[in-house]
Amino acid sequence: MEVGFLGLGIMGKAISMNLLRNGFKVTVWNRTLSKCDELVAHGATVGGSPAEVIKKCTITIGMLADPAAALSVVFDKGGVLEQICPGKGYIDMSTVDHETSIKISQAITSKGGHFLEAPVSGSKQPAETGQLVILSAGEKALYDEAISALNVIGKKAFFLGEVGNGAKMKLVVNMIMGCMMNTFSEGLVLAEKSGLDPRTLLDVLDLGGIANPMFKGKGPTMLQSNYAPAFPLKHQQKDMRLALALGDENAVSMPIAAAANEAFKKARSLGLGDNDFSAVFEVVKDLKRSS
Ligand SMILES: NC(=O)C1=CN([C@@H]2O[C@H](COP(=O)(O)OP(=O)(O)OC[C@H]3O[C@@H](n4cnc5c(N)ncnc54)[C@H](OP(=O)(O)O)[C@@H]3O)[C@@H](O)[C@H]2O)C=CC1
Ligand SMILES: O=CC(=O)O
Repeated sequence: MEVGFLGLGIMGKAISMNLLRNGFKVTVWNRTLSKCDELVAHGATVGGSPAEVIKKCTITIGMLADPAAALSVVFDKGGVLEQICPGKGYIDMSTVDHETSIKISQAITSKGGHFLEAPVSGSKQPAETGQLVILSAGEKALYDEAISALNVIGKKAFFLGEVGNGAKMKLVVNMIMGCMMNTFSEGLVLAEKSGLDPRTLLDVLDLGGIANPMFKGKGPTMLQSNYAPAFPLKHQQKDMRLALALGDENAVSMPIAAAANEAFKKARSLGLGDNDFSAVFEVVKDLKRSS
């Protein structure tokens, strides 16, 4: 199957490489075109614009930074809308809010095209190894048509019904993850300040009922102040902001998420936005230092 791919950031590059490794023909496009070179070296071809990729491929996947980027790639000059038509499908894997997803869906289906939102849970390494959790919603026929690619990209693909449900599910998951990262950071600081070895805390956590891959994977690197980005902090803050907006819309009080969002915003203001989201640890350490 020939698959188009728009957006070769941390996730898009890893997913495209995985598709190539698994025998898919892939045509890629990225705003910064030089990022296509590595994919070309592994057998991909390049489209000069999102529209060119759509024209060439029956199914095209987008993996863009945020709602503004996801909308730009569809609606701007040379965008998806210029070539989408009956028989062609667009799958947006970007993490966006449900309003953005619905807007894209309506534009694409009004031109006879097919749309699936499919944000993913899991980071750089699961993307490289095809172990993502796919939260799709929209046209079931496109989900069925794309299932061989989705099965390579993820370890499980959920189909959640109408467009918007995938976006909402992803935001709920990442709201929880962002809160956990803040609490985890506070725990590491508390352990150290109260005379405990935080490395022993990691061992204790890993053996108990709240053990999880995030604590296990990020804990040791956080203790070394190593924040090489797998999931950029600016994207986690975007997800907190969008989740809080979903809370507003549904009158759900989320004081813990609101506090976590403030910590991520503070981290961004300190220039940590392009670091891994675990760099929020620096903000938590600072707060405890000054209190
Ligand atoms: N990293 C992770 O662990 C995970 C990320 N996600 C989500 O996946 C999406 C991508 O994340 P990730 O790959 O980490 O992000 P990156 O920041 O690494 O990549 C962002 C991509 O979006 C493109 N882009 C940004 N703005 C525009 C624009 N205005 N027009 C066109 N293209 C644009 C970038 O192009 P350029 O190269 O030109 O800047 C790049 O290809 C985000 O929505 C994120 O929340 C979901 C699960 C895990
Ligand atoms: O969106 C980030 C992730 O790890 O999932």
